[in-house]
Amino acid sequence: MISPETWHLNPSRCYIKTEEGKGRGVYASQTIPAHTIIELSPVLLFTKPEYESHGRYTLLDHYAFVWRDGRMALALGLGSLFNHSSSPNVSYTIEPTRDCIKYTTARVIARDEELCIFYGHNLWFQPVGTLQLDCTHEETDPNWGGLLMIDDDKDIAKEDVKVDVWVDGNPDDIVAEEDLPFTRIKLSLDEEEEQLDAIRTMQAWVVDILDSKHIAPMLKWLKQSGLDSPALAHLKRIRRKAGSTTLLVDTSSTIPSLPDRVALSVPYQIPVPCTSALTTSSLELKNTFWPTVYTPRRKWEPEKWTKGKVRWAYDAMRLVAVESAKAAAQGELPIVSHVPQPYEELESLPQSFVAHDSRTSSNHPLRHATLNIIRQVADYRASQPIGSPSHNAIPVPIENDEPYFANGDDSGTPRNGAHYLLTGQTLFTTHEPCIMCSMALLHSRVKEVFYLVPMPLTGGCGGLTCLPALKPVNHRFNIARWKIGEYGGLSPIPVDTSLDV
Ligand SMILES: C[S@@+](CC[C@H](N)C(=O)[O-])C[C@H]1O[C@@H](n2cnc3c(N)ncnc32)[C@H](O)[C@@H]1O
Repeated sequence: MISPETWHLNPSRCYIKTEEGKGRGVYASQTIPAHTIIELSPVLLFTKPEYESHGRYTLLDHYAFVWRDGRMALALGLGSLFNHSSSPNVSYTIEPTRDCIKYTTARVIARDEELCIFYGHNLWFQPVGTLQLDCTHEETDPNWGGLLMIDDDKDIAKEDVKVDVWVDGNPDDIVAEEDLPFTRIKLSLDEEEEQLDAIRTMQAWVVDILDSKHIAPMLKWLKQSGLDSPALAHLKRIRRKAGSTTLLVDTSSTIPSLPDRVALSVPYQIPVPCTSALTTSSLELKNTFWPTVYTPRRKWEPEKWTKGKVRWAYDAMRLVAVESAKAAAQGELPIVSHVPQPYEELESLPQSFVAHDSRTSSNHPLRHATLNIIRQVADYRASQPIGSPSHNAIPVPIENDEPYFANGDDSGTPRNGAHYLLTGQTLFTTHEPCIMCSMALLHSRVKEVFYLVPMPLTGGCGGLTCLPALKPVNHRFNIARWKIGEYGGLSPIPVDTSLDV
């Protein structure tokens, strides 16, 4: 019920109400669908000198917008009464030809819900309901404002974007680095392999085999006990040195239990390299820790991308943008992650996955889109027939030809290969994954991550830190930032960033 002081002031039947701590605000008197234009506010424009010498010293300064050409604009109608929210339900764009500002709902609005816009991050007041200095919250990231800005309307308008470089022609043609619609984030890892003190190591359990006739049975035991894991595939299992033979067992934190009736020393821990050797010189250095596998292809050398693969990635990124708008319309944060079926080796993931961020609807702080998608893939893999390429348990053949699954327990129940969920897969996401999600991606063994919006305050893929570039981690993944606009082929951010409220 609308009280006498809450008038309907515009065709969308929005009304003004006063709330303690915020003053007047704009409210919906009825349900409003997503993407509805609720207000077209004409503006009063002040020249820069006029504003600098007068306006900025008055109350006007709490209301004026920076216009395209540097003039200051005061929105008339309801335009000056929208309050601020860090998760706004209204977006706005400048209409320079009509000297007005257009306000549009970003999602479905409930009756009597307040309509809020996003003012920016440098607020001059303490927003109602927020804690002072809440700098750790993800929403304080300066690019959070980009959340509502991913638009799918114009994204493949060819005349606006230079996508023809990879849209047309032979899908096997290589695309030049400068024509790729993304920028790769360099992990700068090659150099660290070349100096002894830069070699990344981890603690591993080893045991001396005291009788050489026990070498073959011990290797077999290793397989059967599931310790022959891909995580140690870059290391040789046996080291022969000064007449003694040593077996690499595992990297667990607890002392491994070894078979009885085999002549072995007590297990002990030593540092072993985290990755294979990329050059002969690093091989020599790494071998001083433990015999290491030589993989002469420089792992971090950028992979060549074909036109076909760029189109595949473009389709994936476009889906992310479209889903982001859908998520916003449903009232979620517009953060979306997507793992498509891979461009090659289709059998490694027979279907694609999309996950929205669901922190809002679930009222659960950990339901980030990336964690949600990893979980989706995990559930899918666990539901697949054991032994199929889409199940992640690692089959190891044993004597009676029944596969044994390297599941780390001996219960006989094969377990989902929790650490290998995204091996060889590519993740596309709206926002640079936070540190928590980046670590989950690292555990999942993802191959590469593409994101649209960098998150300098919270990102774990180059924003605040770059997890796959940290020394102690035992998996690397490639990271690339999709170019929004021109080359990326995805539409530019539609909310006008010159509206520096
Ligand atoms: C453009 S005006 C919005 C209309 C204003 N509430 C009024 O009564 O005129 C901006 C001012 O509204 C207040 N405001 C806007 N959003 C707010 C929020 N989330 N919490 C507290 N105050 C807010 C601040 O005082 C700010 O200077």
